[in-house]
This record gives sequence, structure tokens and C-alpha cells, in this order.
Amino acid sequence: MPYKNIEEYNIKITDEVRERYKHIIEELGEDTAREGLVKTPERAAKAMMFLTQGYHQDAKAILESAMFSENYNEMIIIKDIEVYSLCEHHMLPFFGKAHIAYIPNGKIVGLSKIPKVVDVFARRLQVQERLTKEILESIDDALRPQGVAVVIEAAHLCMMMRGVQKQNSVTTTSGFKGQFEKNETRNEFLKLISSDLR
Ligand SMILES: Nc1nc2c(ncn2[C@@H]2O[C@H](COP(=O)(O)OP(=O)(O)OP(=O)(O)O)[C@@H](O)[C@H]2O)c(=O)[nH]1
Ligand SMILES: [Zn+2]
Repeated sequence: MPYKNIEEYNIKITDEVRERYKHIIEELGEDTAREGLVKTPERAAKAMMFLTQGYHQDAKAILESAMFSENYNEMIIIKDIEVYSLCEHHMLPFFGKAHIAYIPNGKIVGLSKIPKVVDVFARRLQVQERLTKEILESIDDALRPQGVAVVIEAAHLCMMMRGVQKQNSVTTTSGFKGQFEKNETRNEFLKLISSDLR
């Protein structure tokens, strides 16, 4: 389904998701007729559909909508892109930052398209490893660059609010293709994303 039709899609399925949220809230022991909760099933349904709208978006189409021929052969890095996703095991958020680089091969892409692609894959039920790989592969597939690199650093609420209850652990995942499989290029990227210029 194309990117722009997402709102229509949401409206169509809200009723069913809303009713299921209502049942869950009641099963948890709450009164859905209570003033503060009357609209909560609808709000929760909308929020969850917003947070999972990536299933109906096409990363390749987003990238291909703004690709330009350019003779630029250096590394392009977009760092500190905010990431908010939901872990597929507990449906609790994990969040942090993505750092993405590519080396063009005749084509550059509109800069804003890279964070949009991050959101396409983040707004699904995910594991951080797959999120990293899907971003990497979609950029590789659309741009066919000389190389692409993705690093994601994230904190998982399922490890903070419950479970092992560790408040300060950060999980780092990475993926490298093409030129970034060479140590020298990979190290330059890793040095640049950890620089003080951030
Ligand atoms: N590899 C990976 N694991 C994740 C991610 N998000 C959550 N998890 C883990 O998924 C695992 C699910 O393990 P289970 O033992 O089936 O679930 P659980 O009993 O709720 O586990 P605990 O969280 O250890 O209480 C847990 O170890 C989570 O920490 C992720 O993005 N990547
Ligand atoms: Zn989890």
C-alpha cells in the first residue's frame, strides 16, 4: 500500500482494534466506563496502528522517489537518527539512535528519505537485529551504492520495566555491506559516528 494512503487504512481497521483493547482493559480489572478511560480503547488503537504503520509502507518506493545522479564518491553519514520501535516479544518500546552511512555509486538520495526508511522498519514489531538488517538491505537494494553501514544503539523497556530490570544497558547492532566490509572504511565510519561533533 502506498505511503500516502496510510490514514485511510487506519480508519478502516480502528473499530476492531478498539474493541479488542476495550476487552483487554476490562480483563485487567478496569472500568472502561470511567471518565478517563472512555476514549482510551480508541486512543490505544490509534497509537498502536500509528506505531505499526510500517507494515503498509514501501521503503524502496520512498528511496526511489528522490534519487539523483551525482558524481560524489565519499562517505555520506546521517547520524543520531531517533529510533522508536516495539519489541516483538513483549510489544514494549525499544528506542535509541541509528547511524547510517553509504558511499554512492552514481546516485545520491534525498537526505530526509533515510530517517523515513528507518521509521518504515521501526514501526513494526521488531527485534533490533532484524531492524538493522532491513534498513541496510533496503538502502542497498534501492541505491546499489558502493557500500552501506547501519549501527543502532537502543535501550529496551522490556529489560528495564520488567524482566531483568536493568536500567542502563544499551544494545548495539550493526550491519555492513560493500566497501564497509573493509576494515579501513568501517573504522572510518565508526570513528566519525563516535566523534565529538555529535
Ligand atoms: N535478540 C533480541 N532479543 C530481544 C529484543 N528485544 C527483546 N528481546 C529479548 O527477547 C527475549 C524473549 O525471551 P523469553 O524468555 O521468551 O521471554 P521472557 O520470559 O519474557 O524473558 P525475560 O525478558 O528474560 O523475562 C528476552 O530475552 C528479551 O530480552 C531484541 O531486539 N533482540
Ligand atoms: Zn521485549
